[in-house]
Amino acid sequence: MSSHTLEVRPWKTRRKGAVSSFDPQIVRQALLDAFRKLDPRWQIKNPVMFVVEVGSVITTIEFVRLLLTAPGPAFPVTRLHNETLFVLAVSLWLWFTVLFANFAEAMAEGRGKAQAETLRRARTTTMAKRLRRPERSAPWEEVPAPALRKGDYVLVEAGDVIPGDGEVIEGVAAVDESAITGESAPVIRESGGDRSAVTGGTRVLSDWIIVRIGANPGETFLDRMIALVEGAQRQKTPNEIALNILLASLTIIFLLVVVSLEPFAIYSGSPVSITTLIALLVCLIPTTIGGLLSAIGIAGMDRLVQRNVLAMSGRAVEAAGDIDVLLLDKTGTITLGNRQATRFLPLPGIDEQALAQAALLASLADETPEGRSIVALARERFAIGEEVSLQQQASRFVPFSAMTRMSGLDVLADADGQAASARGEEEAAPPVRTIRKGAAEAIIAYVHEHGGDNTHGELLQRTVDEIARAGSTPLVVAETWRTGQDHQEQARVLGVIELKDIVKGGMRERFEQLRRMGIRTIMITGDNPLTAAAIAREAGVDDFLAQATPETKLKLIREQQAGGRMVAMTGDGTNDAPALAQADVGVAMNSGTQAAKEAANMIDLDSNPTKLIEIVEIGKQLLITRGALTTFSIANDVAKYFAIIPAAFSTTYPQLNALNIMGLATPHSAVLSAVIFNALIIIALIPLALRGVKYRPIGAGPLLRRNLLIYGLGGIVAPFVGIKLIDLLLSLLHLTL
Ligand SMILES: Nc1ncnc2c1ncn2[C@@H]1O[C@H](COP(=O)(O)OP(=O)(O)OP(=O)(O)O)[C@@H](O)[C@H]1O
Ligand SMILES: [K+]
Ligand SMILES: [Mg+2]
Repeated sequence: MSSHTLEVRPWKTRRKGAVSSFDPQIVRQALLDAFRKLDPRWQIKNPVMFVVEVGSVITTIEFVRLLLTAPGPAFPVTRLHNETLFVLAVSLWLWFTVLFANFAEAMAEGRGKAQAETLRRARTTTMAKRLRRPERSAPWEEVPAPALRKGDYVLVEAGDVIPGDGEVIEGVAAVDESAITGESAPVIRESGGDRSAVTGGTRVLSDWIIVRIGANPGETFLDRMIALVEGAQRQKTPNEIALNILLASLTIIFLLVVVSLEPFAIYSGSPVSITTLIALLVCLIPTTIGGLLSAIGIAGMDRLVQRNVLAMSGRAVEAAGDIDVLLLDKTGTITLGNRQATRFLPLPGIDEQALAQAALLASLADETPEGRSIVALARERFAIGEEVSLQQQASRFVPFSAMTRMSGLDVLADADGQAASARGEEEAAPPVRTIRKGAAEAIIAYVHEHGGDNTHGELLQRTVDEIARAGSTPLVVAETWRTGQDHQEQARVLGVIELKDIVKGGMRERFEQLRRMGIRTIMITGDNPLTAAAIAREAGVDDFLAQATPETKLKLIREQQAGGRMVAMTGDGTNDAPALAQADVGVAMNSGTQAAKEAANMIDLDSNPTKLIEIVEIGKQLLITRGALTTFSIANDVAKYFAIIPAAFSTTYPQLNALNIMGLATPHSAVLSAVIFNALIIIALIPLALRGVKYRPIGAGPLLRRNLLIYGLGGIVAPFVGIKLIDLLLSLLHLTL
């Protein structure tokens, strides 16, 4: 079965059927949520906005007090005392400030909540065919999917919905994963290899598979995805916590400053009203970034979801913004991962059919794509029928492992069927014949160990190198047997199998793009150096590491990290899992094994290794946006200082009037204009917080200068203009208080 056309996809950047952030439905819901989030138990998590809310409450109480103690009839409003109206206006705008910040956060959460709804619908309760034994022929009973537990075996046939997450242990099938990925093209899921993971809620389109359930109800991928897009599991990242501490400290400092101003004012005989003091405090504390910080983080996660990447933590998203090195697994990540046997190349004196037959025997129980393709090729080329099967011989399959780089078969009994185990011996007798296939070095070493010599060593090496140089993987086949009275062990190499793989399209351009972003790409593979070099050249990576074991992959990452570099790793195999866990950003292909997906902190639903470009861009965008808005927020204070201080203390210290460079109408109007600007700027910046500041690959230095110029200078200038305009508008409307 060829899955080539199914697995490669163009560099799709947006999730199909995605909802826009500014969908009227989302806006309506966010407005409601903004009020719901006024709950102080919620606000306390954000110290800056909590202070504003406390200010809103105090000014509201102050307004009511003035209303009750005011001389004469309180209504109509036009007759209200100037001071009362001023307090009402400030109080209202302080409430708006809190509501606007809540609205920003609710908007950021909105799209995820809408998506979670769609996903919930995908989680319909299906019926499962639970097998008694993990065999196709075993009897099965129908049970509801939620009744399945980890370790159960289910049969899923064409047309069935896969009832839970798990691993294919037998069979190959085309699966429609659109319920999860939004992508309608089917994907191949098969046992043994690195494409064995299936997700509950997806549908089998053809053939059948047996799945070992790997997650209990409530802990499935879909459950995790729903919690994730809903933001239910969102934890503050260390960076966010640090920034929050900074903002809280600034808040406390300004609180102390504002409070300590009052005794002086009282001393000089003209105390400043509590409302003005609160307005002053709110304007000086960093409400802009305080109000938008959490929205920026949520929006970053959401942007990843829109690109079909699930980040398990906000920390991983931030780390992605700082990546220096990207390690990629070769097979299945850079290549299509469907290594297919194409040729049998016997050594002199060996019949090609004998080689094919040995390779077939060594692969009958090998559930990897490589193993299956060898069986298929041998049967096809030499019309070897079902008569050659493992049932005829007492034998033991030796599965492939990344450590040994071999797989094969031990034949335990002679033709007369006198199996060692059948004789009831405790210690198993040595096998009468063994067949091994695997990496050249591993097999040559195996032959030596078992008393064979490398008769055609030179020719073998040439054949192996030739295959490798073309970017294919050579698998050497060898056998051992026993002869004579003393059962002397003999061993010899039979020949070579060529396994072909194809580099995914468009790789070179994408790696070039990563290079421009300052990221080095290194391919790591268990394959031999020649194959690795050929594929590395073709794909255009900067460097490669060949003959890697899970340990050396891990070691490479640790070395890079020790050198102060941030490392990202993409992979799909069980042997990639330790490395995925160690990397700062570990991206598992959704098509990959359960182990890889559990170890990684991101999963790419499109299984596209160069998705890291988007991931890095989103990470950088998140960091830049947060930096830019923090700069803007703090720069704002300068202008507010000039607007409020002279106005607030003009009666206390008439000399301060020299500072009234903005020429604002009245002290009340100055204070109110500053409060209004302070609230409106949050609303104005919501689109930027949600969309993010655009990232340009121009290097860290120029980028910082550019952003300081825009957001630093802009942050100083904008409030001067804004506050003056609001003040003019208030005068025009005769609202001068
Ligand atoms: N089914 C198999 N039976 C025997 N040998 C195998 C089998 N599959 C792979 N090998 C050999 O083991 C080597 C390492 O395996 P593999 O390529 O899967 O490692 P890896 O670390 O996952 O690298 P990659 O990045 O290529 O996935 C291969 O180059 C090949 O020589
Ligand atoms: K402020
Ligand atoms: Mg692999």
